[in-house]
Amino acid sequence: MHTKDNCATCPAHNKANLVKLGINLENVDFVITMAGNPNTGKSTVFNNLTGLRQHTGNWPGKTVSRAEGGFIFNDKRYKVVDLPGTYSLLSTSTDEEVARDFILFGQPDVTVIVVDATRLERNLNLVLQILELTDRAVMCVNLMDEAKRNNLEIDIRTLSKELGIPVIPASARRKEGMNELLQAIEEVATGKYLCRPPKIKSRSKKLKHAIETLSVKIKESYPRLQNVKWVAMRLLEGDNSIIEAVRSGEIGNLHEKQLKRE
Ligand SMILES: Nc1nc2c(ncn2[C@@H]2O[C@H](COP(=O)(O)OP(=O)(O)OP(=O)(O)O)[C@@H](O)[C@H]2O)c(=O)[nH]1
Ligand SMILES: [Mg+2]
Repeated sequence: MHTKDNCATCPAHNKANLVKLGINLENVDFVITMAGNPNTGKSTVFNNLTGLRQHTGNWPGKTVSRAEGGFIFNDKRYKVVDLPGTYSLLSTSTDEEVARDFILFGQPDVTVIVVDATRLERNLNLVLQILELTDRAVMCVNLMDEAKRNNLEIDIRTLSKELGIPVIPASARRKEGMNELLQAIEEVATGKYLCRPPKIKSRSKKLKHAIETLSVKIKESYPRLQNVKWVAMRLLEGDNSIIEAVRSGEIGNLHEKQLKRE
């Protein structure tokens, strides 16, 4: 027999707390985004949460521009932004730039990083790049069914401890793990879970000084720009797309463009 308390924590009860809103994006409380390498199941998760039908299929590069949808979970309204897959924030193909720009300048409340459980090591490169930028992220280890089929064991607890963020195993195609993912998103969005991702500490004094000096100058020209240190690093490395964006002033527009919240 179930007591009332048991009932409130069982998955069947919690499922009822998700209301898929499709393209209804009015008065949102939080903006979240689906980021990750190509073909990891981002759009499948997006569809599960919003009830929309973004194109999915078993080859990389299907999502080529931003898609937006909404849902309500535990009475809070969320906007979800589905992004094209990207291997790195340093990539420069057009669809990868769409992803990079939103992750960097869109100020999502939570970045959900969807990774492929069978290609975890390769996927962690982007995860660590994103964690250099934001303290509010959740990692969804998707395709767990495939991992199990291949007898891969994934130590979810240790991953979560080392990355300092919630890590949720899922099989999005079977709609498994979605409720746990929603709970984790809610905890990070509301500040109940404080993420503590590791930061690179090995930069030399000289490099730190150069980044600081350049950051001050960038901030003078673009006071509202986010992730100024990341931009400064790219300028120092000679990243052509960022140099051009700063030179032309496009970097300011990039930021404004991402911030439009319906
Ligand atoms: N076996 C298995 N397949 C999955 C799972 N989740 C998604 N897929 C499949 O993986 C393929 C890629 O899924 P998508 O949702 O299109 O992936 P994506 O990350 O949006 O891909 P891009 O937009 O191209 O970057 C599709 O064939 C999905 O049906 C899962 O949990 N298990
Ligand atoms: Mg997609």
